[in-house]
Amino acid sequence: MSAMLSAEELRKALRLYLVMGSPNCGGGDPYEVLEAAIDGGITMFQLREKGPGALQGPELLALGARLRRLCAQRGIPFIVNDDERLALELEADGLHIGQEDAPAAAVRERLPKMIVGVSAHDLGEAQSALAEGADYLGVGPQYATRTKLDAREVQGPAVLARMRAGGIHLPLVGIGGIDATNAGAVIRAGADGVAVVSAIASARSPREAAAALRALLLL
Ligand SMILES: Cc1ncc(COP(=O)(O)OP(=O)(O)O)c(N)n1
Ligand SMILES: Cc1nc(C(=O)O)sc1CCOP(=O)(O)O
Ligand SMILES: [Mg+2]
Repeated sequence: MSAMLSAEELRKALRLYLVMGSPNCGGGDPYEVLEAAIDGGITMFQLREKGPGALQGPELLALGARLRRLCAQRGIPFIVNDDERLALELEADGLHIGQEDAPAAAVRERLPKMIVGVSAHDLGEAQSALAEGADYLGVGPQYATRTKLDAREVQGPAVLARMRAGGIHLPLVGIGGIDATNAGAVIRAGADGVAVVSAIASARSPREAAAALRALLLL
Protein backbone atom coordinates (compact mmCIF):
# COMPACT_ATOMS: atom_id res chain seq x y z
CA MET A 1 0.00 0.00 0.00
CA SER A 2 1.14 3.50 -0.75
CA ALA A 3 2.46 5.47 2.19
CA MET A 4 0.03 8.21 1.22
CA LEU A 5 -3.34 6.48 1.73
CA SER A 6 -4.44 3.54 3.87
CA ALA A 7 -6.38 0.73 2.16
CA GLU A 8 -9.62 2.10 3.62
CA GLU A 9 -8.83 5.64 2.47
CA LEU A 10 -8.05 4.31 -1.00
CA ARG A 11 -11.36 2.40 -1.16
CA LYS A 12 -13.19 5.64 -0.33
CA ALA A 13 -11.15 7.67 -2.81
CA LEU A 14 -12.02 5.25 -5.61
CA ARG A 15 -15.77 5.76 -5.14
CA LEU A 16 -16.14 8.35 -7.92
CA TYR A 17 -12.96 8.37 -10.00
CA LEU A 18 -12.72 10.79 -12.91
CA VAL A 19 -10.34 9.65 -15.69
CA MET A 20 -9.76 12.38 -18.26
CA GLY A 21 -7.49 14.29 -20.61
CA SER A 22 -7.96 17.25 -22.93
CA PRO A 23 -9.36 15.13 -25.83
CA ASN A 24 -12.31 14.12 -23.60
CA CYS A 25 -13.47 17.66 -22.82
CA GLY A 26 -15.35 18.45 -26.06
CA GLY A 27 -13.12 21.43 -26.75
CA GLY A 28 -13.58 22.77 -23.22
CA ASP A 29 -10.74 23.68 -20.87
CA PRO A 30 -9.67 20.56 -18.94
CA TYR A 31 -8.82 22.70 -15.90
CA GLU A 32 -12.37 24.06 -15.80
CA VAL A 33 -13.83 20.58 -16.35
CA LEU A 34 -11.78 19.16 -13.48
CA GLU A 35 -12.63 22.09 -11.21
CA ALA A 36 -16.35 21.62 -11.92
CA ALA A 37 -16.10 17.86 -11.40
CA ILE A 38 -14.41 18.41 -8.03
CA ASP A 39 -17.17 20.88 -7.09
CA GLY A 40 -19.67 18.14 -8.04
CA GLY A 41 -17.97 15.63 -5.76
CA ILE A 42 -15.46 13.40 -7.55
CA THR A 43 -13.14 11.62 -5.12
CA MET A 44 -10.08 10.79 -7.27
CA PHE A 45 -8.60 11.94 -10.60
CA GLN A 46 -6.49 10.30 -13.30
CA LEU A 47 -4.77 12.32 -16.04
CA ARG A 48 -5.19 10.16 -19.17
CA GLU A 49 -4.05 12.23 -22.13
CA LYS A 50 -4.94 9.95 -25.04
CA GLY A 51 -6.81 10.24 -28.33
CA PRO A 52 -7.03 12.76 -31.18
CA GLY A 53 -5.18 15.99 -30.37
CA ALA A 54 -3.60 14.62 -27.20
CA LEU A 55 -0.96 16.95 -25.80
CA GLN A 56 2.64 15.84 -25.56
CA GLY A 57 5.98 17.08 -24.19
CA PRO A 58 6.08 20.50 -22.54
CA GLU A 59 2.38 21.20 -23.21
CA LEU A 60 1.35 18.02 -21.44
CA LEU A 61 3.73 18.76 -18.58
CA ALA A 62 2.27 22.27 -18.19
CA LEU A 63 -1.33 20.99 -18.19
CA GLY A 64 -0.40 18.18 -15.82
CA ALA A 65 1.23 20.63 -13.40
CA ARG A 66 -1.93 22.80 -13.30
CA LEU A 67 -4.24 19.82 -12.78
CA ARG A 68 -1.91 18.34 -10.19
CA ARG A 69 -1.88 21.61 -8.24
CA LEU A 70 -5.67 21.85 -8.35
CA CYS A 71 -6.01 18.30 -7.00
CA ALA A 72 -3.53 19.05 -4.20
CA GLN A 73 -5.43 22.20 -3.24
CA ARG A 74 -8.74 20.32 -3.16
CA GLY A 75 -7.49 17.13 -1.45
CA ILE A 76 -8.14 14.87 -4.46
CA PRO A 77 -5.62 12.04 -5.13
CA PHE A 78 -3.90 12.65 -8.49
CA ILE A 79 -2.98 9.64 -10.63
CA VAL A 80 -1.15 9.58 -13.98
CA ASN A 81 -2.02 7.05 -16.67
CA ASP A 82 0.75 4.98 -18.31
CA ASP A 83 3.64 7.44 -18.06
CA GLU A 84 5.94 6.73 -15.13
CA ARG A 85 8.29 9.60 -15.87
CA LEU A 86 5.41 12.09 -16.01
CA ALA A 87 4.06 10.73 -12.72
CA LEU A 88 7.44 11.37 -11.10
CA GLU A 89 7.82 14.82 -12.64
CA LEU A 90 4.38 15.84 -11.42
CA GLU A 91 4.88 14.24 -8.00
CA ALA A 92 1.67 12.34 -8.58
CA ASP A 93 0.05 10.26 -5.87
CA GLY A 94 0.04 7.28 -8.19
CA LEU A 95 0.33 5.64 -11.59
CA HIS A 96 -2.24 3.52 -13.45
CA ILE A 97 -0.91 0.83 -15.80
CA GLY A 98 -2.58 -1.74 -18.02
CA GLN A 99 -1.70 -5.20 -19.27
CA GLU A 100 0.13 -3.69 -22.26
CA ASP A 101 2.14 -1.21 -20.16
CA ALA A 102 5.25 -1.71 -17.98
CA PRO A 103 5.13 -4.86 -15.80
CA ALA A 104 3.38 -4.16 -12.50
CA ALA A 105 6.06 -5.80 -10.34
CA ALA A 106 8.79 -3.58 -11.80
CA VAL A 107 6.66 -0.45 -11.40
CA ARG A 108 5.86 -1.42 -7.80
CA GLU A 109 9.57 -1.76 -7.09
CA ARG A 110 10.49 1.54 -8.72
CA LEU A 111 7.61 3.50 -7.13
CA PRO A 112 7.34 2.11 -3.60
CA LYS A 113 5.53 5.19 -2.26
CA MET A 114 3.01 5.70 -5.05
CA ILE A 115 -0.43 4.21 -5.46
CA VAL A 116 -0.14 1.63 -8.26
CA GLY A 117 -3.39 0.84 -10.11
CA VAL A 118 -3.49 -2.04 -12.59
CA SER A 119 -6.12 -2.92 -15.23
CA ALA A 120 -7.46 -6.46 -14.94
CA HIS A 121 -10.01 -8.14 -17.19
CA ASP A 122 -10.48 -11.50 -15.47
CA LEU A 123 -9.70 -13.38 -12.26
CA GLY A 124 -6.29 -14.58 -13.53
CA GLU A 125 -5.11 -11.05 -14.30
CA ALA A 126 -6.46 -9.89 -10.93
CA GLN A 127 -4.52 -12.62 -9.10
CA SER A 128 -1.31 -11.71 -10.96
CA ALA A 129 -1.74 -8.00 -10.26
CA LEU A 130 -2.32 -8.75 -6.58
CA ALA A 131 0.86 -10.87 -6.46
CA GLU A 132 2.80 -8.08 -8.17
CA GLY A 133 1.81 -5.53 -5.56
CA ALA A 134 -1.06 -3.55 -7.11
CA ASP A 135 -2.93 -1.26 -4.72
CA TYR A 136 -6.17 -1.31 -6.69
CA LEU A 137 -7.57 -2.81 -9.90
CA GLY A 138 -9.45 -1.10 -12.73
CA VAL A 139 -11.87 -3.65 -14.15
CA GLY A 140 -13.48 -3.18 -17.54
CA PRO A 141 -15.00 -2.57 -19.84
CA GLN A 142 -18.14 -2.91 -17.79
CA TYR A 143 -20.26 -1.65 -20.69
CA ALA A 144 -19.67 -0.53 -24.27
CA THR A 145 -17.45 2.52 -24.50
CA ARG A 146 -16.62 4.92 -27.31
CA THR A 147 -13.77 6.49 -25.37
CA LYS A 148 -11.19 3.69 -25.58
CA LEU A 149 -10.99 2.35 -29.12
CA ASP A 150 -8.78 -0.60 -28.16
CA ALA A 151 -10.93 -1.67 -25.19
CA ARG A 152 -11.43 -5.41 -24.69
CA GLU A 153 -14.79 -7.17 -25.08
CA VAL A 154 -17.49 -5.94 -22.74
CA GLN A 155 -17.26 -7.90 -19.47
CA GLY A 156 -20.31 -6.68 -17.58
CA PRO A 157 -20.40 -6.32 -13.78
CA ALA A 158 -20.31 -10.14 -13.40
CA VAL A 159 -16.53 -10.01 -13.80
CA LEU A 160 -16.36 -8.08 -10.52
CA ALA A 161 -18.45 -10.70 -8.75
CA ARG A 162 -16.16 -13.44 -10.14
CA MET A 163 -13.11 -11.61 -8.76
CA ARG A 164 -14.70 -11.23 -5.33
CA ALA A 165 -15.80 -14.89 -5.31
CA GLY A 166 -12.25 -15.83 -6.34
CA GLY A 167 -10.81 -14.18 -3.22
CA ILE A 168 -9.74 -10.78 -4.55
CA HIS A 169 -10.15 -8.37 -1.65
CA LEU A 170 -8.17 -5.52 -3.20
CA PRO A 171 -9.98 -2.26 -3.87
CA LEU A 172 -11.75 -2.63 -7.24
CA VAL A 173 -13.10 0.09 -9.52
CA GLY A 174 -15.29 -0.61 -12.55
CA ILE A 175 -14.62 1.31 -15.78
CA GLY A 176 -16.08 1.53 -19.28
CA GLY A 177 -19.45 2.92 -20.33
CA ILE A 178 -20.49 3.75 -16.78
CA ASP A 179 -23.04 6.49 -16.16
CA ALA A 180 -25.87 7.27 -13.76
CA THR A 181 -28.07 4.53 -15.26
CA ASN A 182 -25.71 1.64 -14.52
CA ALA A 183 -23.26 2.73 -11.78
CA GLY A 184 -25.39 1.09 -9.09
CA ALA A 185 -25.11 -2.33 -10.76
CA VAL A 186 -21.31 -2.02 -10.79
CA ILE A 187 -21.23 -1.27 -7.06
CA ARG A 188 -23.68 -4.09 -6.26
CA ALA A 189 -21.46 -6.55 -8.16
CA GLY A 190 -18.58 -5.81 -5.78
CA ALA A 191 -16.79 -2.66 -6.90
CA ASP A 192 -15.67 -0.06 -4.39
CA GLY A 193 -16.23 2.63 -6.97
CA VAL A 194 -16.75 3.65 -10.57
CA ALA A 195 -14.26 5.26 -12.94
CA VAL A 196 -15.80 7.42 -15.65
CA VAL A 197 -14.58 9.50 -18.55
CA SER A 198 -17.38 10.72 -20.83
CA ALA A 199 -20.22 10.66 -18.30
CA ILE A 200 -18.56 13.61 -16.57
CA ALA A 201 -15.95 15.11 -18.95
CA SER A 202 -18.29 15.27 -21.95
CA ALA A 203 -21.39 16.26 -20.00
CA ARG A 204 -23.06 19.62 -20.63
CA SER A 205 -22.45 20.33 -16.95
CA PRO A 206 -19.57 18.27 -15.49
CA ARG A 207 -20.48 19.58 -12.03
CA GLU A 208 -24.08 18.39 -12.24
CA ALA A 209 -23.05 15.07 -13.80
CA ALA A 210 -20.57 14.43 -11.00
CA ALA A 211 -23.11 15.47 -8.37
CA ALA A 212 -25.74 13.11 -9.81
CA LEU A 213 -23.30 10.19 -9.76
CA ARG A 214 -22.18 11.08 -6.26
CA ALA A 215 -25.76 11.16 -4.99
CA LEU A 216 -26.55 7.70 -6.31
CA LEU A 217 -23.29 6.31 -4.90
CA LEU A 218 -24.60 7.44 -1.49
CA LEU A 219 -21.64 9.67 -0.74
C1 LIG B 1 -9.11 3.11 -13.40
C2 LIG B 1 -8.64 2.65 -14.73
N1 LIG B 1 -8.92 1.40 -15.11
C3 LIG B 1 -8.51 0.96 -16.32
C4 LIG B 1 -7.80 1.79 -17.16
C5 LIG B 1 -7.31 1.31 -18.50
O1 LIG B 1 -5.89 1.18 -18.53
P1 LIG B 1 -5.20 0.52 -19.82
O2 LIG B 1 -5.76 -0.82 -20.02
O3 LIG B 1 -3.74 0.62 -19.65
O4 LIG B 1 -5.67 1.45 -21.01
P2 LIG B 1 -5.34 2.99 -21.23
O5 LIG B 1 -6.15 3.79 -20.28
O6 LIG B 1 -3.88 3.21 -21.00
O7 LIG B 1 -5.73 3.27 -22.65
C6 LIG B 1 -7.52 3.09 -16.71
N2 LIG B 1 -6.83 3.96 -17.45
N3 LIG B 1 -7.94 3.49 -15.49
C1 LIG C 1 -9.91 4.23 -19.98
C2 LIG C 1 -10.75 3.03 -20.14
N1 LIG C 1 -10.33 1.80 -19.74
C3 LIG C 1 -11.22 0.86 -19.99
C4 LIG C 1 -11.03 -0.57 -19.69
O1 LIG C 1 -11.89 -1.40 -20.04
O2 LIG C 1 -10.01 -0.87 -19.09
S1 LIG C 1 -12.63 1.46 -20.72
C5 LIG C 1 -12.01 3.02 -20.69
C6 LIG C 1 -12.75 4.20 -21.22
C7 LIG C 1 -13.89 4.60 -20.32
O3 LIG C 1 -14.50 5.72 -20.86
P1 LIG C 1 -16.06 6.01 -20.71
O4 LIG C 1 -16.32 6.21 -19.26
O5 LIG C 1 -16.27 7.27 -21.51
O6 LIG C 1 -16.77 4.85 -21.31
MG1 LIG D 1 -2.40 2.00 -20.16
